[in-house]
Order: sequence, then C-alpha cells, then structure tokens
Amino acid sequence: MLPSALARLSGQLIVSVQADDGSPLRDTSHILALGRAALLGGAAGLRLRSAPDIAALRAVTGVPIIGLTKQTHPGTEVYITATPEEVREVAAAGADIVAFDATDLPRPFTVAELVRAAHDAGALAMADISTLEEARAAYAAGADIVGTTMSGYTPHSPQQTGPDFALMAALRAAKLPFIAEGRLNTPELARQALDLGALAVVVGSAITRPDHVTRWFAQALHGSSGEQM
Ligand SMILES: CC(=O)N[C@H](C=O)[C@@H](O)[C@H](O)[C@H](O)COP(=O)(O)O
Repeated sequence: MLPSALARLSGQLIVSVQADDGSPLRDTSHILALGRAALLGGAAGLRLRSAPDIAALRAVTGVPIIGLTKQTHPGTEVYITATPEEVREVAAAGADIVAFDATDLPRPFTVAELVRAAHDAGALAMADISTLEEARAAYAAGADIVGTTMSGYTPHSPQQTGPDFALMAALRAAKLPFIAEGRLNTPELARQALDLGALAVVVGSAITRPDHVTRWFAQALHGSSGEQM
C-alpha cells in the first residue's frame, strides 16, 4: 500500500513552484501567489524549494508538498537537498515528502543517509534520478518514490529537449513506481507521462516560470533569447 501522501497524489498534477536565483519572482511572497494560483487551477500537490517557501504554502494548504533545497557544496555538483541537515530543514518547514539528488554524481552523503534523515523527520523520501540504475539503487536504499527529475541534467543521461519517455517506459517495465518530472511542457506531454505509468506528474517551468516560457516563444519567433538579465 502507498504511504498516504503518495496515495493522495496518485494520478494527479503536482506543480513545481520555483524561481531561479536572480528571477524577479524569487521572493517568497511571489512564490506564495504563484502557488495559490496553481492550487486554484487544480494542482493536487506542490513541489517547492526552500524552507521559507514551504512554510508559506504549508500555512495555506493541506495538499501534499514535496520540498527541497538547492544549494551548492564544495567538491560536488549535487545541489538538490544534498545533506541530512537540509533534509531536516525541509521536513521541519512542513514538507510531506523530501526530494533529494540520488544520481551517481560524487556526493557528500549517501542516498541511504538522506532517506534515513527524511524518515527520522517523519517525511517520505523522493529520490531524483536520471537513469534506471539510479532508480534501482534508490529503492534498494529505502526511497519511497523516485522522480525522473534529473534526466538530462547528468552527463550520463540523454541530453534532450523533451521529456525522457524512454526512462519512464523502462521504469514501468521494471515495475518501479515513479513520478514523471522534467520538461513536461504541455498538457499533452503530461498526459502521455501518466499513460506511460507515472504515479503522478510534476510540471514546473511551463506553469510557473514565465521568463522561461517567454524565451521559448521569443526563440520560436526570431531565434532571440529575449532581454539579457
Ligand atoms: C533539474 C532541476 O534542477 N530541476 C528542478 C527540480 O526541482 C526544477 O528546477 C524543475 O523546474 C522541476 O524539476 C520541474 O521541471 P520542469 O521545470 O522542466 O517542468
């Protein structure tokens, strides 16, 4: 049986509400407004970066929250919730599920250590992976769910502009439950991921990063990337 936060997300849309560093939307008050707009539109869950953003949305909604931090650490390129301390911070802010990097890149802490920190803090553990092998390893280390989040963002995964449907199909064939995430930029692609067996679908940039969406349009019109910031 699925743990309750995952059961509530089954078949549902999760909206990732994150602004990049330097974005005019980075402030928590803007993230709160974007998150509320996503909830109004029917998001059944939220994926949020940073304790202040998580706490702000926890105060206004009971939907499952996937929380994470994004921080660099010396000697590693792993930046999504890379330490047990960050896992605890995210859980304490009100996340039901803590997402963390579970790729094969050199890392400061093992996947098992991050899973344990999440469970000890009363949260579920979501392993952000980029390959089938990483998914197997994450489940062996005790993860509750994996997400296809990191495909395209590690040197050893396919670099592509669209979603990694091949990885989703491989996860399904291996009977490994997964949340689909990454470049699901249209309702049709999101639906396709669900049809490929995803437990739930995370959509971020296409809904909550107007700067990215503007760039897609600007590039399509005249190959320009818009105003340089
Ligand atoms: C690779 C990485 O750092 N992904 C991050 C993970 O939390 C977010 O920046 C993405 O927006 C999220 O994964 C959703 O994906 P998309 O924005 O493509 O719908």
